[in-house]
Amino acid sequence: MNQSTCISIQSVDKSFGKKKVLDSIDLNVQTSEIFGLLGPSGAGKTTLVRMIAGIDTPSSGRVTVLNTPMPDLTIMQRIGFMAQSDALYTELTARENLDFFAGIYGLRGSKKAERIKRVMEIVNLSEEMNKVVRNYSGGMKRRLSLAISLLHEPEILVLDEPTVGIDPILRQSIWAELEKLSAQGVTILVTTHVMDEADKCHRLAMMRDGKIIAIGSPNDMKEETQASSLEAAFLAYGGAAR
Ligand SMILES: Nc1ncnc2c1ncn2[C@@H]1O[C@H](COP(=O)(O)OP(=O)(O)OP(=O)(O)O)[C@@H](O)[C@H]1O
Repeated sequence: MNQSTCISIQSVDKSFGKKKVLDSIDLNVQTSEIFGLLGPSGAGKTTLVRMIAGIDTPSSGRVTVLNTPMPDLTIMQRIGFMAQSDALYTELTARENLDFFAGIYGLRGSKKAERIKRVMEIVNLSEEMNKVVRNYSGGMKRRLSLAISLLHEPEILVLDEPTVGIDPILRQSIWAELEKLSAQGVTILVTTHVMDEADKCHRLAMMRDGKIIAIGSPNDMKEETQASSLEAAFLAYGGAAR
């Protein structure tokens, strides 16, 4: 692992019962990189990011984050994790949800107020702060989950399909924010099905059936396969049509 490696996955396998869902995964994500995991449903993306976030463990192999074997509670505090299904208290308002999670991360007083204001601006929900989350749309809940993952200014963001259900304009502005965070040194790992989102990643791992079928920058992948789009490159590497 070199000095700027932030996340290292070495020979990781994962089985649920007899079913092997991750098979010999090797992957390094560099500090400050926006790294994408792209692949069809069931490829193993969520299983892999859960290990990086420290909430699941491999059957064999090593997952190391910030030079520390995972899971590790101290490192987990330095990660912002946005799961695929929203973990929100739907009977509370957005502000009450943010307040609760900010408390878990040890934010207090004016710093807490400032962070709550800022993350809600990022996801364009400032006007909806006092609404009960039960009355939020699916896309609004996704945005609130993203806001929560950003609250404690984590050095690493692990985002599982962060923009599902979010309209294209807001999706653009969220990506602009991710690019800003990356320029400030935040490492971002994002899973996606969406090709134009994958195109925005600095590097990608294409996954299928628990295996990585290609790793590289979107441009390198397109050049290597002489494909005009990332979707065509994915198919050329042996990905399934979706
Ligand atoms: N707890 C579990 N028990 C049994 N099988 C599981 C479990 N979690 C995941 N799987 C299986 O592992 C495989 C990979 O699932 P995973 O959710 O990681 O894929 P994914 O690429 O994230 O898919 P999606 O894009 O639909 O979220 C699937 O076949 C899934 O059914």
